[in-house]
Amino acid sequence: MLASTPADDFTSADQSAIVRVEDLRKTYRSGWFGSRRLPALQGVSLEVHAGEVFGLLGPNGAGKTTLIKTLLGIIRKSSGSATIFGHPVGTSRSRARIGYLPENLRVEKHHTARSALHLYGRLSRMSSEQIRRRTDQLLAKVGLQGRDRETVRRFSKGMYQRLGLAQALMHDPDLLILDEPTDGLDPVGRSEMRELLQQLRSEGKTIFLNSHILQEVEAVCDRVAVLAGGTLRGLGSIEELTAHSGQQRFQMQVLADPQTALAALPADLAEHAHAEPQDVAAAATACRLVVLCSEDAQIDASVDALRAAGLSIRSLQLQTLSLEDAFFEMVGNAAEELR
Ligand SMILES: Nc1ncnc2c1ncn2[C@@H]1O[C@H](COP(=O)(O)OP(=O)(O)OP(=O)(O)O)[C@@H](O)[C@H]1O
Repeated sequence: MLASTPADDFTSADQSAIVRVEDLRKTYRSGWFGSRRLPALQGVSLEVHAGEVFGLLGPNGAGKTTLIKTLLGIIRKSSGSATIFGHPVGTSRSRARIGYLPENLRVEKHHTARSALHLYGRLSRMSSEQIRRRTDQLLAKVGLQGRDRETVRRFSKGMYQRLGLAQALMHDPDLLILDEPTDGLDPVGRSEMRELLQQLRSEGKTIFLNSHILQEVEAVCDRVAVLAGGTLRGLGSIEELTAHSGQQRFQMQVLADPQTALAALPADLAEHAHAEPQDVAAAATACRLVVLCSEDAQIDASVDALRAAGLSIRSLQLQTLSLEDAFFEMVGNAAEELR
């Protein structure tokens, strides 16, 4: 369970806000005498509540790493406020309760899982006895028991990431900040990591997850912040984000190649549509055409336009908006840079 928190440990009225960010701004300076300014965060405000898995989503250059590094106290904000457990970021009291798994954790190849955890325990000023007990617990938790005396050079990427999670948990932090924890993992590795995150959530840990894998965020996060160009474009549960725009999505099978089908749509709808080739029986050319719209009349308009262009529609289905649809709506052109 989450360690009980003394009431006076929070500076704010909302006891459940573990991370609080208000109007946070960060401008990088470069060039001669810092003459070039790059605003990476432009007034971001959000809260992460106790026990939730909070996802941070955004295309490349959105400001995600800048936000995480600010929370960890690695870089200094330009203005605004950011606190963790009520303590300003960068202070030893805020850092003490964070476990961090960086995007590219590097463990020296000669280490075993056990010796690496020993080192991280030492860095957290734990006693040898505490380290031994905690190491045994964590190796079991992340499924590395029995492999703890092998050097990490023999580890798969999945084992390596699970070791990374164990090091983040070494000092039993209340808040975990995980930067792309499943990057480079195969489907099995991803699913193992997802199960571990769910287990940690059930133990009461608060998890701040930076991931560019939309499906993963959709599967594990209670709430999500969508960042693009240093500003927050959306914040809420998956249901809230997918419902926020009042958008719906419909899918058609059209007997035409993707370009022809897209070109036949009314211009305003083609902007929010995509198409991909589809195999159909017989020699016909077909595609799956997906269109986002905000009112039923637009479905009629699409059907009319496709028919007027002489194209046959084989099927039409209304679908629930996915996080991916909502994401692309929120970040607009910035999404083109999404990895
Ligand atoms: N040290 C720095 N000096 C100058 N500009 C920087 C620095 N670090 C980041 N930036 C710029 O700030 C903006 C935000 O970068 P940031 O790394 O926070 O984005 P990100 O969302 O993490 O992107 P990615 O998904 O590619 O890692 C980018 O335009 C980036 O080029």
